[in-house]
Amino acid sequence: MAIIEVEDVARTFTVRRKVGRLKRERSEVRAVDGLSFEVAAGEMVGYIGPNGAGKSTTIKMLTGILVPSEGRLRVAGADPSRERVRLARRIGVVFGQRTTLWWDLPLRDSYELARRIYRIEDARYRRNLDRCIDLLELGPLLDVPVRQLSLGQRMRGDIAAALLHDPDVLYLDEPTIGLDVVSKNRVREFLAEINAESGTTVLLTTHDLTDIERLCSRVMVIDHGRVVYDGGLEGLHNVGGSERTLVVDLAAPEPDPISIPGARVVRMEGPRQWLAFPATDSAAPLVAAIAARYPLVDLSVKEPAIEDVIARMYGGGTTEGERSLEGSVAGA
Ligand SMILES: Nc1ncnc2c1ncn2[C@@H]1O[C@H](COP(=O)(O)OP(=O)(O)OP(=O)(O)O)[C@@H](O)[C@H]1O
Repeated sequence: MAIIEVEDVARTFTVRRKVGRLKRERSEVRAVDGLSFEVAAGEMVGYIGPNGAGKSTTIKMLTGILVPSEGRLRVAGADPSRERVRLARRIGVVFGQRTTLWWDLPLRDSYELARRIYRIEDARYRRNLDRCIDLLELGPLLDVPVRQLSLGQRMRGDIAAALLHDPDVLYLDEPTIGLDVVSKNRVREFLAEINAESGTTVLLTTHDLTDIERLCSRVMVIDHGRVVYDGGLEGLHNVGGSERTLVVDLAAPEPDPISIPGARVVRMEGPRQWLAFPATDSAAPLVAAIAARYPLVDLSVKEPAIEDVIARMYGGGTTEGERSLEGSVAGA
């Protein structure tokens, strides 16, 4: 059953631009434009796209902070902007760039305030807080004022605050931004556990594709305010026209790039050559063709990096292979 429904939603902003010294011109930005998707209860969906694609605007509309200019939104059966107060009990939000905690208060007091605002009954509050303290290792931080916490500690504190009232839907806007690898992993493990244990629906916006790889079986790519891809991570490779790489170790360095149909050399280093070929093609005929003409020692196939796939989708992105070619064959 769909817990988030977005149907033909558009959101327009009017912006005023200075033209010359005195004149100002009004223009319209369509931040979201004909957006439609559904998220089923319990799903964990990655929501990604380039800067300015409309991700934050979508989340703000789903929380009720922004009213859509056109279209229909439902979250847990409610219209977010019209039933904002009722919906607040059903959703949790974490904006990585801002905190919802009280800057001068210790974490513990921020949580106590959340308990009162949401009128969370004692047993439930205790259970949820204990779970967050345990999984997010918040114990030693509870009495520290929020302004004294590191970014990673503050983020863990924010995530806990968003979950104390047991929301059905959790929106995460860049929850790992600026965190070190250890903190990122801790946050990811926690989110996976919350989703698995409580069935919390999660909509995750991030620029760190490892978040998506680790957490989401479904990813929506948004560009210019519209969904341009909706499916599994593997399927992105087909849409993005991405390439796999065959890494070939020859018995001795060859003076020229290996020449076989269906693949092209993107990098050469001593006896090793890297050949790019369409991710949807099989590597077997290429391996056979190389083995028939060159003395082979070893080979392996490298899957495309998801960053490269996305860069191709957005257009104008160079792949790792292409960058390597610039630095090796072209520079040789
Ligand atoms: N309050 C606003 N007034 C005017 N324009 C806005 C406003 N909010 C967003 N926009 C514009 O709408 C478009 C989408 O912005 P949005 O913040 O939703 O993108 P985003 O995908 O979240 O980008 P980022 O990854 O950079 O955070 C951008 O062109 C942005 O400049």
